[in-house]
Amino acid sequence: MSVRVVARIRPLLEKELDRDVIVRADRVAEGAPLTLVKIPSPKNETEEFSFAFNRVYDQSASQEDIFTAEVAPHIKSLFQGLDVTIFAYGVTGTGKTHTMRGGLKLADRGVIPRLLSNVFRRAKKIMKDTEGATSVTVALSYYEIYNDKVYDLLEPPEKRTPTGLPLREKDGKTIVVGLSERLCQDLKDFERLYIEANNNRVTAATKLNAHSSRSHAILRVKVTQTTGDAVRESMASAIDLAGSEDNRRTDNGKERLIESAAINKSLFVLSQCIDAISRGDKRIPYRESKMTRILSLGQNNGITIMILNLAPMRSYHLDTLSSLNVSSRAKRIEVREIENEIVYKQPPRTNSGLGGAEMQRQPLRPINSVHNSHVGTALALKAAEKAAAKDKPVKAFAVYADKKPASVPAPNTSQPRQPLQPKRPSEPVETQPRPSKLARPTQRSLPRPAQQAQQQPLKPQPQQPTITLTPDQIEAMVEKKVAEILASRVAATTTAPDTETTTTNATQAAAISEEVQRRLEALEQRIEREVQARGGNDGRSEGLRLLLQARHAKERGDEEAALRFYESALPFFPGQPKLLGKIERLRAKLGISDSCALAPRSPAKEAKAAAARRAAKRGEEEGDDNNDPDYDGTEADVEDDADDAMLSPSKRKKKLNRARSKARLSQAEDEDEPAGPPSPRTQTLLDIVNSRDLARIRSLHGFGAKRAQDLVDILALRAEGGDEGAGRVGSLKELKALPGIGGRTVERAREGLVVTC
Ligand SMILES: Nc1ncnc2c1ncn2[C@@H]1O[C@H](COP(=O)(O)OP(=O)(O)OP(=O)(O)O)[C@@H](O)[C@H]1O
Repeated sequence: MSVRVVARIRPLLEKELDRDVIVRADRVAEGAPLTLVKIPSPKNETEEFSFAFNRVYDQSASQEDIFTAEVAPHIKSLFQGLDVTIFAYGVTGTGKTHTMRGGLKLADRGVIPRLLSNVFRRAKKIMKDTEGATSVTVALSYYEIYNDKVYDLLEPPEKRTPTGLPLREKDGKTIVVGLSERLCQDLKDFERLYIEANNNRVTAATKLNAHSSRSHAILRVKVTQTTGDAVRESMASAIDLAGSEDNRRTDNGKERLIESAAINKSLFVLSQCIDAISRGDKRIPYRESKMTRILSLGQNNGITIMILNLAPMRSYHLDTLSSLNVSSRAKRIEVREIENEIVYKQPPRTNSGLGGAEMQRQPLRPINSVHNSHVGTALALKAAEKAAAKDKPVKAFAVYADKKPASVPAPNTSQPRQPLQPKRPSEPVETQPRPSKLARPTQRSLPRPAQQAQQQPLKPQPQQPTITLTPDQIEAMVEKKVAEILASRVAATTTAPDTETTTTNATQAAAISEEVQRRLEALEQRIEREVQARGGNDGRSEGLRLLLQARHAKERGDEEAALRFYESALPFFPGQPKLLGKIERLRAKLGISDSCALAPRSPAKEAKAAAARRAAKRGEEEGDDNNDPDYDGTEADVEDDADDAMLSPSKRKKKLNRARSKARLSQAEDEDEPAGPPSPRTQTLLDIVNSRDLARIRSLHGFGAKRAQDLVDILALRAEGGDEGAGRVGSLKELKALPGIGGRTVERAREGLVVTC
């Protein structure tokens, strides 16, 4: 995927004074385009910070300038099957809505109406050029995410339920259940719907005594092109994000604090996703907030444009710096674009029990190179062979391979990749080898649709061959794959693998890496469920988790990672002096000036650090497995799990029973804690915990050294947070909600106590 990050500085509004302007656009050299934002240090006015973007627009930029340069070039790609996502990010009052929606006058119209106007125009042209052989439909959905709940903006506010619309996974995609979708014939149709929906947004916000800018507004435009049996679908998403300012500093009301926590969390996850994409991580934490999850950020094919809106005024100084920090990190994201494939209405795909005939998009696959797939999966295949040699195919299940069409030449793996050419003349040619931007031995390497149509007629997929593997073999592959993947990326840039072997194994490699990806997805879902079960919506607990990770990184001696974690935790503890002190000290130690975000590491260094991170994470997951917190105990969880589709009936049944018994246990747990004073056993447990005595906590049943140390650290951190009694745990429920603890651990510890009355 490709992410382009641009900044737009808005002009002064009435009553704003020239002398208060502190933000300016600049260029790296005379004659070069504007790509820098400069802003003085809040501590020392003579020192100036500089942030680089793909492009910077100053006060003179018009709505048309932005659209023509940043969005219009991608409309063609949208019709070629790429998804296009446009975010407006920034502090309240910096011009996000102006940029996205704009005013009523023609010249003032923002990105969204211009986008729709272009989409309708192109749709008409296609239908005309093909003399009706291709039909194009445009369907809209429009919703907002407020306090991490999803509300349909195409429906009147009276129809809203307190919990909002639920999300569900279907065919590897996240869908909003019950979200309406309206077909739109033309621009007038769109404008009518859009105005009505925006009124719904304002009315709903007023009812809650809130402001509509406290929610993220997401407009999705689905373009469906049908030619005979071939259907191509792509999606343009335009997002007006909630203000990114530090709301806790400006407004302390209870409702506003809840809003702030939700906004901070989703923006934080957004920045984490962007960071992860920029590092070339395989696993993007997109599931951790509803917004990134619905957009499948980092998973969706195509192009993402992030517009950072800035106000030039001094009164926005700190907030401007913080949003500059987040967005300039996003600029390092590499370019990789993949079209959605054409799907066929007839005949249905019968090859995969996992995707199903109604699957409309490409399944999720790792963005692997042939090199990577080869290196990673060669190990995996070895593991499979080894396991097969042990002759235990009893619980076998099938992994389906995507077969490459014969006419597509195998990617040339004997040549190192050339640096990508810039997408625009204004961009510098990339000279660094980019480890994660790699060709894959799947249909994604196919030429774009227009060329494809010339080269070969569209044909239904042939019946796919299968490779049979046992769950143990797959498990072994996942383990190996995770450990090897980054190292193989680096190796791929220096070693040319054996072309012949690669070609021979390409089909198997694709199938296996798909399976590996699915397993990683399942793991991610587990983690998410665990986080939710522990009150994952609480920004504070997320912050604590990050502080813990920072400490672990420090212990490993990875101070750069520690700094990243501390910085990531900062939005959850804004202005916390100790945390700021730690960040400052680490920055000084690492020789990083305040002006810049951490520089990207070299691929080798990054690979090493990421491997360590993953190993640590795997360790945590393994540790947690002892407590088996994978499911929150509902049958739906078990049935939803993608893995289950591949389990044998007896294993499925076992899993279901396990989940049922957990559900009973968790119900019992809840019942165990009546409203009155805690039982002697519970009180003893709480006393031990609140003693923060490592030895006593370690003596608790089910608490190992690491968990005990984490608990002590969390309580210490909470105490440092300063609230009265923040370092004490008052109830079992509170204890269970602490990051890294979990309900089953608490119950075990409690049950393991001998209480003498
Ligand atoms: N480029 C611009 N040219 C002229 N006026 C602008 C521009 N950008 C923003 N404004 C004006 O600045 C004010 C604030 O802009 P806007 O409401 O779009 O900010 P916002 O970031 O969307 O705020 P919120 O988060 O509260 O929705 C509006 O009056 C808008 O018309």
